[in-house]
Amino acid sequence: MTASHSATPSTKHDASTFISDHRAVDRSKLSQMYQHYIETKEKYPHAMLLYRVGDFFECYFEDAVTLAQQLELVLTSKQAGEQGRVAMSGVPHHSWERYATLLVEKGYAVVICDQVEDSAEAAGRLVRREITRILTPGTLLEDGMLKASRNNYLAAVVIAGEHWGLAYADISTGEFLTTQASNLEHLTQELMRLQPSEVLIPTNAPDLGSLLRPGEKSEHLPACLPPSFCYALRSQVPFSQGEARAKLLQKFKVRSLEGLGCDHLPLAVRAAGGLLEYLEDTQKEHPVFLQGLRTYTITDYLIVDNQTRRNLEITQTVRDGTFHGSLLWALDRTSTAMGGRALRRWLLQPLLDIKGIRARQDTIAELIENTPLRKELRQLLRQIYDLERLTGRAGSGTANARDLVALADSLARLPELASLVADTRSPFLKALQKVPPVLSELAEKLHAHLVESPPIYLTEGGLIRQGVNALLDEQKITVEGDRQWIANLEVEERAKTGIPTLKVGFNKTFGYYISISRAKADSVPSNYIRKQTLTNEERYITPELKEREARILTARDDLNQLEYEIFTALRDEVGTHAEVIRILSRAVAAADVLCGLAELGVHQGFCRPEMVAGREILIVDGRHPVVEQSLPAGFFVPNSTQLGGTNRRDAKIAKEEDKGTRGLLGDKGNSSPTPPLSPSPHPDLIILTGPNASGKSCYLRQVGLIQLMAQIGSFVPAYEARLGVCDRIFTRVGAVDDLATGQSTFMVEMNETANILNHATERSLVLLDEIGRGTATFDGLSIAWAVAEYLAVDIRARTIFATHYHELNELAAMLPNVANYQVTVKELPDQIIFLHQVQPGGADKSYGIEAGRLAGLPAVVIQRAKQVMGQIEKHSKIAMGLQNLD
Ligand SMILES: Nc1ncnc2c1ncn2[C@@H]1O[C@H](COP(=O)(O)OP(=O)(O)OP(=O)(O)O)[C@@H](O)[C@H]1O
Repeated sequence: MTASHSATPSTKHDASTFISDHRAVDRSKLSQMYQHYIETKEKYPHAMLLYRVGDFFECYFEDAVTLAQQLELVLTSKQAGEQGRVAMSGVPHHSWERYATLLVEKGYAVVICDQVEDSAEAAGRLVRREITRILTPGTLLEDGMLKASRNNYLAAVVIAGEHWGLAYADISTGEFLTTQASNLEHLTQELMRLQPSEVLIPTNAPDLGSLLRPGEKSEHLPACLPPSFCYALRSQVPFSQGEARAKLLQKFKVRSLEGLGCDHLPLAVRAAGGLLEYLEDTQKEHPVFLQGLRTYTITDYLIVDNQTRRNLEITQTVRDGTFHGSLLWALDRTSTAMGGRALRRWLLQPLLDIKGIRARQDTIAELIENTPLRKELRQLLRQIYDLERLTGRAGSGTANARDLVALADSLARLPELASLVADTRSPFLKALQKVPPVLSELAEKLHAHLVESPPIYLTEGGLIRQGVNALLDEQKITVEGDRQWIANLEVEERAKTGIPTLKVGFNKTFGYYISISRAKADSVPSNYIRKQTLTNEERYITPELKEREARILTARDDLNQLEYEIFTALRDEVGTHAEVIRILSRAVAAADVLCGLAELGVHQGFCRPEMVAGREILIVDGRHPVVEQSLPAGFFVPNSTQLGGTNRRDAKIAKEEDKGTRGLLGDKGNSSPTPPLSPSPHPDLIILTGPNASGKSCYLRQVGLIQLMAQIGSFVPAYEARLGVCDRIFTRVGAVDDLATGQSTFMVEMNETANILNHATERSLVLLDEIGRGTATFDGLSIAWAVAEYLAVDIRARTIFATHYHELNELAAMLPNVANYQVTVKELPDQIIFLHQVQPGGADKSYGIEAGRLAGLPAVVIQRAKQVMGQIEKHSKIAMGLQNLD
């Protein structure tokens, strides 16, 4: 590597010494290569062009400056003909993927223009170069560029008034889906769920083809599109109904879109067609392999908005955005990358359909009952690689030989998997019982053709086993014979010349040579031709050596070429089976998720929730699935919940009540569960009070997480649960100033609350952690009261409302479907002991003053605060006052 290419922080350059704007040059004065560079660059004005020159990929002009800045490389310059020096920056060719990944992560599109012939072949003329790859954030296939645990989505959006169409695809796994709906807010939510790496939008922008990097502003970006994504501005034409429809019909070789389910959804069709056109446009070198288009409806799934996803910490924690500590982290016991991605998808899109939920539950139940099956299944799954992505790379022609060996190893496991689950009865295991024979044959063929550990590079031979191809074997024997001849040459020539230090070497410039120390140069035989003189040695060739060399090199090239051809034929063959492999991969992924959930269920003592048609939420001795795992075993205090039930009372609970065990206190060590009980046995709304840090938020989230887990089909951390399916889960949890949009804490809080009140239904679960704290106490309390009333009376949404306003406890006296719960503490003279137990009843006082005392506020301040408190309480009999008002 030369200093100019070294990956060290850039140094300051005097820009006047070289040209960094390609428009400012007189092309006729540029040497041929730079003219070709500019021609190529003009075809991809919005991408970074990495141009192969010898052992480097180089950028010139503007791209050189950007590359140096973005990757902290040295910006230097290069003589570009009579025109003078131009800005240049570059990266070593063997590590282009690493640098391209960094650029793509920063939101750049990258075009790779590689040399497609050896400079020796070009013999003086310009080396032939071609575009070999176009990388955009949403179209990655390379193993090192993708995160194994998550999908990499490319999305396309079409907006017409309040209506929208959204299509998305993961080209590495073949998923391709489309949908249409109204209400732009739902589009925002759907995009937030998917977290696409790149979003295509049709525009009339003059700057078509450009890629807006995350956070980059543009007047062409509709307000409903979150600014945190990468947007590719595309022409309207491929997104028109006519073009898009034709593209889909042609791609899927169908006569009508009815079979794809989107015939009646023009915006969904337009988005999907526009997406396909983009793939065709950017992936010419590596045709993309997509599964059939699937149409879905957003309302078929539990709606978890971005707010709730964040507050419930489903894929990352709120505090520091880490995966560790999230629900996904706590639940993931999958054994394959495909399973890991599927679990993430499931968590972000829980089901509404009870049948679907029960099918998953049945599979978990069977795997819990049958421990040997579960253990063996996990063992086998661990030996299966990422079939979805390996197949994708094979189909698009980017797989290397190691990929195909990994694919063959994995395919070979499938019949074992099938016989393991042969006698199972649950749907997700039965799906693995049949492996199409063609896949076993394919695995055998790959194993028979490819060596066990092939090299990464495909053009340097060493890929194909002996016995596969007679011509190949013959050529190998010839090359081996010649190699042997060279190996013997050193011994023979030493004997002939009597020079014991004589050596036979090879380098790229001179090929094979005989090296002799200068001291012995006088005794070389006459047939030796001197080729090079170094400080201590002379290098010679002989006519015979050169003849052999020519034979070896040609034979080796032919051999490598033949191996490459055999390999690509194999790879293409895998591509033709992509659909079958991917269908089975999906089944493997689902079984893996369920097997992991079963394993977790056994270890954590989860129960199978009974999913019911009504609105009931009954959780006996529920636990928070993440907090429980972060505490020592047995430390988490279970708590029960009962919301939105009918008047039918749970027999078990009634029995327990008869025994006189009242309250919500739970003891995990005790085998009998703690029955829930409240003055209103089936409240729709619970007012939850308790001191700071007593466990209110934890309890609130626990209920939300249990409901969500149940709707992905998982077992849940509880002694027992009976749950009606929710249509949406809403949460509002302590706000932080939204500096990005300049909104105050209180405004954020009010916006979120308004969203809940405007969209919640009686089938929703609403979790409110304090409302009204960001304003004057009385304003806050008044709003909190009115919100709670509206939720309980007008909407009847199942709600838990955690608050420090213990005045809200008065609501229970007015409304039959409101109950008070409190998280209890034990007060000692100089400390409060947190019991984390949720019990019926409201806290009769706020612990704020007590907390202030413990924190060391002067006694006189505490005393005075108590007096003020007494006065306020005297005048705040809200319920009574409101009754008079009504
Ligand atoms: N049921 C429980 N069992 C054991 N520990 C718990 C339980 N619930 C909460 N905790 C612990 O108590 C800590 C405080 O809980 P949490 O944040 O829910 O309190 P809070 O009442 O919401 O406080 P604040 O009113 O200040 O928001 C948690 O970090 C958790 O470790």
